[in-house]
Amino acid sequence: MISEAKQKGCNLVVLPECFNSPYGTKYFGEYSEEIPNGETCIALSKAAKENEVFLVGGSIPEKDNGKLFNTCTIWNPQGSLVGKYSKIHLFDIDIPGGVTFKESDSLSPGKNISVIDVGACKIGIGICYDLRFHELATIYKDLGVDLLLYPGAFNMTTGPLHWEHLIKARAVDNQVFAAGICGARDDSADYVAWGHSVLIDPWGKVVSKAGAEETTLIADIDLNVCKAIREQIPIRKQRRTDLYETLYKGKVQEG
Ligand SMILES: O=C(O)CCC(=O)C(=O)O
Repeated sequence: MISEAKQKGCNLVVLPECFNSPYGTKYFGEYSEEIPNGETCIALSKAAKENEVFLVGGSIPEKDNGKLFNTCTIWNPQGSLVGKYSKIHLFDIDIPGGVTFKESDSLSPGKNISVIDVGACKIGIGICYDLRFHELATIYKDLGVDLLLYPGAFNMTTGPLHWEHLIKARAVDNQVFAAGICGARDDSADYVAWGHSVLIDPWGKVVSKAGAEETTLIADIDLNVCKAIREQIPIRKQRRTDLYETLYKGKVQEG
């Protein structure tokens, strides 16, 4: 699929969350690998190099010093590791009759972020549940990111309700492109992923969208769209950073 994407003109390819492992805390240990010497990283490096693409390797369960992380690796067209991001907000939720998941049963949270230059475009990475935390996206925006990438594995409860809204929110809030890259639907899996990968532009428009099935979405990112919206709706220059902290502290003291 990576070669096919290259043949169709792509220079950046992104895979979904935990693409080398079933998504479930009981599987992460067994499927975990060391970075960059595990077999998945070797395959990703080779695929990036052979196809001369930047490759964002969704995520894999990473084994590091006796701990497990949910980690994304980013490879350049020479096959070198140019970035690494471990999910900082672990997916611990409990919706009775819906979905219960506790990533922290087996994973540890990351502590760093990752900004990578892909030609003229700076990209920032979050993983799935990270989408719900606007602060992370804002940090990336402040660091000059134009494209937020969220490899994910939303589910059949929160997927239909929140997936696309959250990606649109992060794109519009920050005047950047944002993409959610979700594993395809497999009704026989323990955890059934929502699918519906989507790329949203800074206006909140859907640029390209998949269904539930396995597929490759191909789209152009036009950075002029970012430039235009930032001039036309100049929220980046209109933030009241002089007030936010005072207002916040005032409220916290009152309440
Ligand atoms: O936030 C959600 O509803 C889903 C998150 C998730 O599936 C994940 O973090 O892997």
